[in-house]
Amino acid sequence: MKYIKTVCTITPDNSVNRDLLTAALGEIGYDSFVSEEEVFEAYVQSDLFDVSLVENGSLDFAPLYTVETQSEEVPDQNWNQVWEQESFTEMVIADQILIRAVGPASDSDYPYQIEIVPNMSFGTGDHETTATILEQLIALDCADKTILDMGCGTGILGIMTAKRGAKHVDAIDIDAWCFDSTTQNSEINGVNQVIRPILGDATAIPEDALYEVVLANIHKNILLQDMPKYASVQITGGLLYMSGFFVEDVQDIRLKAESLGYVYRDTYENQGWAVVLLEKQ
Ligand SMILES: C[S@@+](CC[C@H](N)C(=O)[O-])C[C@H]1O[C@@H](n2cnc3c(N)ncnc32)[C@H](O)[C@@H]1O
Repeated sequence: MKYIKTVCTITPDNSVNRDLLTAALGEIGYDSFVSEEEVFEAYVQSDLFDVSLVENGSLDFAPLYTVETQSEEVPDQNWNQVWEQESFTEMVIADQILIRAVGPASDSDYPYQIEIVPNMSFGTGDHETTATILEQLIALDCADKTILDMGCGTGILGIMTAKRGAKHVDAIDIDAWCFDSTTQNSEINGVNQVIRPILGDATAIPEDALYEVVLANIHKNILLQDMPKYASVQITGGLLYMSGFFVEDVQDIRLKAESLGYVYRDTYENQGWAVVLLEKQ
């Protein structure tokens, strides 16, 4: 599958505007981002790319910022190399989880180590949403639990629950790269007996499934649309963690969840991004 790289010049360029632009690009199919120093690049599968949605000020967000773009097709292999070699080495979450690119083990005694080959997939832990959910998983009782990781990306969240003792994880993503990435990462981390990667959207959730924990780090519109499906496969007392939206979107997410029989438990904030925790009644 071919990808389009869109290089964005944001004026003014700051982290808030980059986050807003990331969310806007996510709405139109972009699934991977490189945000470093002077660089902001976004990647979309070429069959989802619509030039009219990115050029001639289409991405401007008045009065906050304007965006100039340059888009080009990128061969898969080159893009993988860029991602794996230049963008990701290792990072630590809450002094407990070391996430690192595959290679020689570093000399560390963190309780959890996760090796990740990103393979054009989101989920190395460096995004606030991933990091915040991982922090919550450190203390979550996963032992013998059945878990759904919706929008699994690299599989990182499901892998963490498996390392915390989960019995079974369905890891679902709409993107074939993520399916492959989750398959590969599950094997590398020795949890492929626990994790079942599934390609698809919420309609791919197995009909007879029942989950104690659902993790869904996607984005607001998908969550609002698919939450009824999550509710239908979640046991009473089960927990639903959702992210991929901003703090100002929490109320909309909460109201929808409450209408489906969830009770609001908490919101965890990180740089304007939110993770909401709900419990099924
Ligand atoms: C923000 S990333 C999250 C990745 C990983 N779970 C993490 O927390 O880092 C969102 C993922 O959701 C996937 N996705 C987007 N729309 C989806 C849908 N309707 N159903 C399932 N997955 C979807 C994307 O391909 C992407 O891998």
